[in-house]
Amino acid sequence: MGDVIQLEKLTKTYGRRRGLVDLDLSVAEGEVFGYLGPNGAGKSTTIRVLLDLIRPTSGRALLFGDDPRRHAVALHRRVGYLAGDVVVNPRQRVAECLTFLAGLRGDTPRARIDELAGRLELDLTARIGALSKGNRQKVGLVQAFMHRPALLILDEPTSGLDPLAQQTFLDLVREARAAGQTVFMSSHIMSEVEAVADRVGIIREGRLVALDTVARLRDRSVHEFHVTFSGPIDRSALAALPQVSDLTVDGPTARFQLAGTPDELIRVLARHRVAALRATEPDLEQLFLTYYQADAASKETTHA
Ligand SMILES: Nc1ncnc2c1ncn2[C@@H]1O[C@H](COP(=O)(O)OP(=O)(O)OP(=O)(O)O)[C@@H](O)[C@H]1O
Repeated sequence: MGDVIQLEKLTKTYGRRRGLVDLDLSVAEGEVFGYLGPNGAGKSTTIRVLLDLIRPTSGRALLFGDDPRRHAVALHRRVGYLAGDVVVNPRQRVAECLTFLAGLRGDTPRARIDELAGRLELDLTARIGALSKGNRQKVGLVQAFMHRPALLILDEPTSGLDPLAQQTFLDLVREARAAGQTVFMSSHIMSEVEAVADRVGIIREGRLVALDTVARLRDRSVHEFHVTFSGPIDRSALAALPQVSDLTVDGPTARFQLAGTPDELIRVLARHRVAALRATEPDLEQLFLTYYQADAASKETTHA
């Protein structure tokens, strides 16, 4: 399977402001890719270059192996795009707006619009201008998904959605993947990306700082352990393990963080009687906060 998205040394500057720096990234056909980063990291800039809404300063972006500037009309039929800020005519009714957009795309039966609106609990008879932010976002989602495009590019897709609609959105992404569609979604919320993405890229200050599968990121992140011993605790043996940090002992229970594999820990524990052991799922949110905090720290240094 080929790459649906290819970014090669993509750089975008806004005057003296840095948007993106030397970004290399590819997304394979059929993949769900989560593009994470804090506000201002460069997520929307990447998406706007992909859709040829802005031009790169240097480097290039390819969609389906082609320059997005060429064959733009044909390309846009194969792409479903949800913008960060959904811009639609406020005087239109929802159904009118969606059937108009469906007409531009071709190949979208009215039943598909009804199905998506029903699942997202979107009132097709409402005037767009009277919709709440969350309901406007649903209009954006329906128009992105309705023609079953080969590639979905979604900028902060769950922004403003209630938890139920967020779940419906995740179901739509899973269905898209099952149908072989490719999904590129930006977010600053790890948990929603973790629920559906195959791979995740983290962008910070216009640079890609992490790129891996969700499974491997989870392996690399820290586990929290609670071990309750039947006999005395061998604190020094635990503290000596290079993978163990933040060790605290409270009565018969030792609490600590474990980075990497538990192999050496298990060897140490096997020398003692262990009454209970609990390891909590690695918290990817924490991993991301580490990157975000690095972002804040570097900003403080720059401003100092
Ligand atoms: N039109 C513009 N003119 C000047 N600077 C811009 C412009 N658009 C974006 N930037 C700057 O480029 C950087 C990246 O912005 P971008 O909107 O791509 O980030 P983002 O990751 O999408 O953030 P958010 O989650 O806040 O939308 C920011 O520093 C932003 O201020």
